[in-house]
Formats: sequence, C-alpha cells, structure tokens
Amino acid sequence: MPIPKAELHLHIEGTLEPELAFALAERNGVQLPYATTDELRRAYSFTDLQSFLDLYYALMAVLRTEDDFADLADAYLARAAGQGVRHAEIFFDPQAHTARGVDIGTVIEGLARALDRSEERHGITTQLILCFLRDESAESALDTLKAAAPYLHHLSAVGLDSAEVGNPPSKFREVYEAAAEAGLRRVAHAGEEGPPSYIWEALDILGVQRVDHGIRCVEDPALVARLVRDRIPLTVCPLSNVRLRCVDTLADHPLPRMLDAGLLVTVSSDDPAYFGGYAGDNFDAVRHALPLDEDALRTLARNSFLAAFLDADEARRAAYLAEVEAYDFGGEG
Ligand SMILES: Nc1ncnc2[nH]cnc12
Ligand SMILES: [Zn+2]
Repeated sequence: MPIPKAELHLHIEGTLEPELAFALAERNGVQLPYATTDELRRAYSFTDLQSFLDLYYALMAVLRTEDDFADLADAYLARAAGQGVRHAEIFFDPQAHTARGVDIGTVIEGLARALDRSEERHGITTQLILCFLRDESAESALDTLKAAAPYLHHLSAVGLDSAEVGNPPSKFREVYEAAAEAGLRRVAHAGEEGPPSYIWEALDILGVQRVDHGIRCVEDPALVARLVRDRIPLTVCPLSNVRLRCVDTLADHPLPRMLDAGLLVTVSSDDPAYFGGYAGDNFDAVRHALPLDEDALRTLARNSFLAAFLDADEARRAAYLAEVEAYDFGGEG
C-alpha cells in the first residue's frame, strides 16, 4: 500500500474519467463531441491553463443530477483509497453547474451523499470546499455564497480557481470576508500561472490559511520568508504543473527547492483524470524524477496531514500522523 496521505487539492470535476463521462452522457441523453473514449483522451494535450479549462468546462455538460455528482465523487474516492489517500478536502465549482441550469443544491447534496459514506466505504475522511470562478464577477461569487447558505453545514472552506492571470485575489475581498464571517476557512489558487504578487494578495487581502499551487513564490525571497514564518501550506500539484506547462519537465520542478527552503509543501493531484495521475501517482512521479529520498517523501505525507483542516479533530490528525511515521517503504521506497 502507498504511504498514507491527505489529498488537499482536488477538483472533483477534474476526476471525470472518459469512461464515466460517456456513461453519464448516455444516461442523460447528452451528445459529446467525441466518438470514443480514446478520441476524447487524445484531446488531453494542453498548452496552458486555459486550454485545459476549455475542455474541463465542456465535459461537465454530462453532470446533471444528484446521482451524477454522487457517482462522480464515489468513483474518485474508490480510486483514491487505492493510492493511500486517508483524508480528502475536495473542491467543487458550483458556478460551472448553475450556469448550465443545475441547482446548487443538486450539486452539493449529490457530492455530500458520497462524502458522508466515504469513511465507511473507502476509509477516507472528507471535507468539501466551494470554489469561486475567478474569471466570473465578484457579484457572481457573492450570489454563489448566498445560494450555498442552506448547505453551509456540508462545507469547510471556500477557494478560488479558474483562469488566474488578470483575475487577482483582490477582486474577491468582499466574498472572502463574508465567507470568514460565515465560519468558513479560506484557500485560493495563487502563483500557478500568476505572479508572486497574487500570493501576497491571497495572504494579505483574502486571509487564506493555505495557498493552492503557489509555485511561483520561489521568484520572491521575501514571500518565501513570509510563507515559512507563518507556516502557510502550499498544495503543489507536480503532474498538473507539467501538463499545463507551468514547469517544463518534472525534473525542473521547484518542489525540492521549496522543501529545502522550509516551506510546508504538500503534493496533490489537481485534476487527475486529465493530468495523468492521482495522489499516489504524483508521489511516485516526483520520487522518480527528483532527488527526493524516503525522508522527503515522509515529510510530504506528514505535511499533508499537518496542512489538513483537521483542527476540530486533533485526535484524528494524530492518528494519521502516526500512520505516516510507522509507514515502512519496503519495496515502495
Ligand atoms: N489547475 C487549475 N487551476 C485553476 N483552476 C482550475 N480548475 C481546475 N483545475 C484548475
Ligand atoms: Zn487546482
């Protein structure tokens, strides 16, 4: 079994495998512009974040009912369990569904159904994080938070994703203040394609407790010092960064430099159906491509539980951390 880990950067819509996309298309009478799963897979050749997002949003057309969202999440959790995932904090993009006429309650109730039985079925504890689309307006984000009010008990945090450059965190100050007042934690994608100044804004204007991606922090030593000082976790997604050409190759990935700098780095999968691997696959990929020994891999796994929003259940966090320390790499190392 792979090393136990928490998955902290995972878009549930990014776990839609071609086979499930075709099955849901059939179930809902949706016509996909691809004849076969192979033809769809051949479209997974991205030049940047936007080229991926275009396909990511288009394929969501197959997700229509509560059952669809429950089946999607259940399929992800079953796969994640086989990759050593013990805890998952899962993003979803409500505006991508409400814009197509799917009610936010359908989305959240469907996802929550799968998440609520995840521990029993898959041995994975879960949380749900509502993400705002940063290429939509600040008003739309506020409307989305209002529409989610009846379902707040299902949510642990808000996040910010989609097309980064030109949509700085400061655009969403008001909705993040409202989310904090509603008792939600805050995370945001920053420094994936966007500049280090977006990471500063996420920290200083949105008050995030975790930064998603954040790899461009290495361009700004004062920012690295701030992230180290405040122990702000960064959820890094190595296979995603290569597929979206944020880094040239895995061998060039800044992950080892980030660890050496003392940053609280974790490894996650982002959109595994599109980027060639789930959480354990990302661990395997960095182990093979980068100078990371077993100590470094154990640090990454430990960090994932330290960075998880488990403060309401410290006994659980301690139990997961004990699993990490007890893990024997054996042949897996
Ligand atoms: N890697 C990514 N960056 C920004 N938005 C996303 N939505 C899904 N995956 C994303
Ligand atoms: Zn992401």
